[in-house]
Amino acid sequence: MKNLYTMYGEDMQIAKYNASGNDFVIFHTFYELDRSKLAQELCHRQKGVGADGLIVLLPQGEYDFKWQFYNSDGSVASMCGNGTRACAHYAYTQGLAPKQMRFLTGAGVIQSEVIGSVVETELTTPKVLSESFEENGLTWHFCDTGVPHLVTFVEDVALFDKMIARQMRYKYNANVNYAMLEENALHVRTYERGVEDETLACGTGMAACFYSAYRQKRVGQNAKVYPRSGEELFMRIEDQTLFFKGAVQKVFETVWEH
Ligand SMILES: N[C@H](CCC[C@H](N)C(=O)O)C(=O)O
Repeated sequence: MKNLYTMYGEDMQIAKYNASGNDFVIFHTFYELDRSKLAQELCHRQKGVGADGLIVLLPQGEYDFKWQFYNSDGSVASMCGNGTRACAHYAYTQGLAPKQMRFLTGAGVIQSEVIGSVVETELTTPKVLSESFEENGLTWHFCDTGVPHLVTFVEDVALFDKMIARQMRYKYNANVNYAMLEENALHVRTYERGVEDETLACGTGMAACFYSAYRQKRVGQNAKVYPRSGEELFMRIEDQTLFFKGAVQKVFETVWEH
């Protein structure tokens, strides 16, 4: 019988997940430790498993669990939309939580529901962080969908400029998104803080683009969203609450001997 939680010091049973191109290493344990260095080690694309982030699930009294979330550079982030979808599927399939679960993140309580290989997450209440403003010849919208995001709408996401994105990321300490609107659909490219590069998908980034478009009445309450990976995800808003749905994939499980 596998230990429900991996005892500290033993070799760790870890899982690799892909959530629309945003990928994660996930494991569960009793022990809350600073895992910043472990995150860098596990997320390293050549020397480790390779991932955009590390998610560690821990026991939590009131909720199904709580998590630690680290970006691949070892920095801690309060939320990760795609990470909630991946860890909900992991928690359910590992018998750590029911299909409908509530867990504690750095941004507050998150609710997720597992429906086969699809997971829907209710995100934290979005917050506008500043008036829209002009910079680098673009109009920027600044909001928080669990973590801070800058959003600019362009004619074509091919106009995504990594140099400008990186400059805006450091100046505002935020993730940076370029979005293109189609008939009730958004194409999004994201430069992710803590990965320090463009990722193939960013959940809170897609939510920030959808929320910014909704506030400008450029999309309805439901929209399809396509990140750089091209996978199809669904965003909707109800009473100022954002819901984010899409498929996740457990790529493999292994033992990490450390
Ligand atoms: N890089 C983000 C955290 C991960 C967000 C992203 N992977 C998502 O799916 O929301 C930050 O440091 O603010």
